[in-house]
Amino acid sequence: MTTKLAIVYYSSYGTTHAMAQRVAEAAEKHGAEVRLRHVAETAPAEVVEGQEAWAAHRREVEDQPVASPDDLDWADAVVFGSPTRYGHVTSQLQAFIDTLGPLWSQGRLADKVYTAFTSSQTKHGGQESTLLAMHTTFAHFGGVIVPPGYTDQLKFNDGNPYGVGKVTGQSTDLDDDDHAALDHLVVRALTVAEKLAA
Ligand SMILES: Cc1cc2nc3c(=O)[nH]c(=O)nc-3n(C[C@H](O)[C@H](O)[C@H](O)COP(=O)(O)O)c2cc1C
Repeated sequence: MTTKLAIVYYSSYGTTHAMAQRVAEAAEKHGAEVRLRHVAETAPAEVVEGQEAWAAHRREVEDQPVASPDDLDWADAVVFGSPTRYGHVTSQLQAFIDTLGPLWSQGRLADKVYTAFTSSQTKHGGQESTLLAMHTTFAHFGGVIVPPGYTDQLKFNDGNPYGVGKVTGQSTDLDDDDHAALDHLVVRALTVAEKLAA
């Protein structure tokens, strides 16, 4: 059976978008059927247009599919991605999560595999609290939360057992450690989903 994976993410400036794309590539390489979906922008247009990098990213994704609750209903495994905002999940991803009440009330978000990634500018800027906030949501879904832990030696490079976190600093480009951690995150989630389905 082919595992169905939904990657649902938000990105203002493109870092989390690049992470989501890498997760999608790794999942497809592993053999999964993938839906890569960004959530709708909720910030006022004048705020977005006021920052060229933000506006440029909106133009980049405007033709790409927007997440809907059906994407989670469809999926066997789900990856959420959100930049860290004041140590927390973005309001854009949270707004999408808040549309999931009907599925939640029918128990249709339960028994799927869930995992998460984030990006922040600084090393101690709240990646863990952002990832754990997403885990809290997964718990409410009745999801099977699959953190990476230190289940591979490569996790000692990125040092984040809760998910994957990119520290951008001055460079938003993903490096080899980021790629390795993202590949490991999604392959592990898919492997657990395959075991659950067996
Ligand atoms: C409103 C706002 C709040 C932010 N809060 C944090 C924060 O708490 N800690 C941190 O390290 N970076 C913070 N950042 C920086 C972003 O997390 C960082 O630039 C992230 O990589 C952006 O992801 P994106 O390129 O996908 O939009 C914040 C940025 C904005 C615009």
